[in-house]
Amino acid sequence: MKKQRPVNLDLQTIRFPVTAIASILHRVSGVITFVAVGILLWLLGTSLSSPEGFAHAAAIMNSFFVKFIFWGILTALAYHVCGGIRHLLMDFGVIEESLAVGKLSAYIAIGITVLLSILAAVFVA
Ligand code: HEM
Repeated sequence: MKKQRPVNLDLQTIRFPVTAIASILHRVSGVITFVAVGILLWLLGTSLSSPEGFAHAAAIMNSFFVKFIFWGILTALAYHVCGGIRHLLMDFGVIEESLAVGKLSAYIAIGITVLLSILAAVFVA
């Protein structure tokens, strides 16, 4: 093996292909969704505990900051489901596991997520 192989650790010049971005986003959105489940279950529990609990949960949801977090959670979930369906379609052999189809399906998953994210913003506002 060559001892002096070219190494590029300058993150500003590294360009990720869309498939790499789709993969990283899928992991990040999975972790965000995992953390979100705890927050959302707590909010659901509070809202169902009593009429005062419901009013408290509704008051929490009124803040712009919380709405923004909620929009982020919905966007992460949307991407995770789109990316997940893309993975499952490839795993079950419905779509081809080639570079061209991988790139196209990554663009489609990201594109659908952008649309769902806009819908989520309208829903949350
Ligand atoms: C509460 C809901 C969910 C949580 C917390 C969650 C979380 C995660 C996490 C943390 C990973 C690992 C990502 C990685 O290490 O790269 C993962 C992978 C995966 N998730 Fe989810 N997920 C959820 C719902 C879903 C749904 C609804 C789908 C179906 C569309 C889905 C499809 C997948 C698939 C196919 C993988 C494997 C991807 C691979 O092979 O790299 N997930 N999920």
